[in-house]
Amino acid sequence: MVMSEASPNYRKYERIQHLNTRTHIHVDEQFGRRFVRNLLHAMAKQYDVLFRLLLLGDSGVGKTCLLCRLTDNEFLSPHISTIGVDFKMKTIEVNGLKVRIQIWDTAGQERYQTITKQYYRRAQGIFLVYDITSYVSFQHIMKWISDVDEYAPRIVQKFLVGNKRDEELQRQVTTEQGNKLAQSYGMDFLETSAFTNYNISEAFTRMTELVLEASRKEPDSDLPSSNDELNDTEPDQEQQYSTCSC
Ligand SMILES: Nc1nc2c(ncn2[C@@H]2O[C@H](COP(=O)(O)OP(=O)(O)OP(=O)(O)O)[C@@H](O)[C@H]2O)c(=O)[nH]1
Repeated sequence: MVMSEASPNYRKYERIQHLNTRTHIHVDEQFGRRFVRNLLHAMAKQYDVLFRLLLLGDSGVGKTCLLCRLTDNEFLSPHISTIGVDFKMKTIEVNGLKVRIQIWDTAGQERYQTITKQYYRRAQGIFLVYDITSYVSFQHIMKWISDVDEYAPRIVQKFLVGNKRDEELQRQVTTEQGNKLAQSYGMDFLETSAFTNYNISEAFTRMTELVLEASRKEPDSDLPSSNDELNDTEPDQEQQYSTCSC
């Protein structure tokens, strides 16, 4: 059909075309937004459960290196002290469940302890790390445990880690001593090496199993669920520093 540009029908046709185009854009935008939202949701839901774990222990025992070995399979030699707290994420599969863990690396230095203690209360599992070449760091584990008992939730899972197992010649703490201390507090225990990647994934997997077991035993406790959203900046954005040296 040929239409004159002057005819009222032509103007109507033009208007319909215009509306159609706008409607398409509108529908496409809506579809796009819904698509992106669904995609993000699906991506966000690539796990069944979320956990928060914490690494505690004296400065220099290797907490940051343990974390970097787990998440990035990296080892960095110079000791760059963590300032305040830092965290990394990792998804692991345990007993057929995809578990997303947020792991907080805390500064071992005394001066940051007011900040780091604020992070204890939201943890489901806490690693107490000492250095097998430093008897002092092992003795300090008792002090770290009493802090955990004071500030962390009752149900928190504790796990003792003796790091730097590769430094056998410098060893000051025997495996037996580590085992005994762990037993006396009812904790699991592993010696690790961030340097040689020894027992790292084993420690995190075992800790995840312990948290899962605890959540099954006490389903009403303040343990994570798949609906629990992790806030990357908690507990207070202003008090968080990024320090991971790896
Ligand atoms: N030989 C050996 N050295 C390690 C190992 N893990 C860490 N180190 C070294 O120990 C030093 C301290 O490591 P970090 O991971 O920074 O220690 P940290 O506990 O995070 O220290 P703060 O952040 O000060 O609390 C670094 O020089 C590391 O290279 C290990 O398994 N074996």
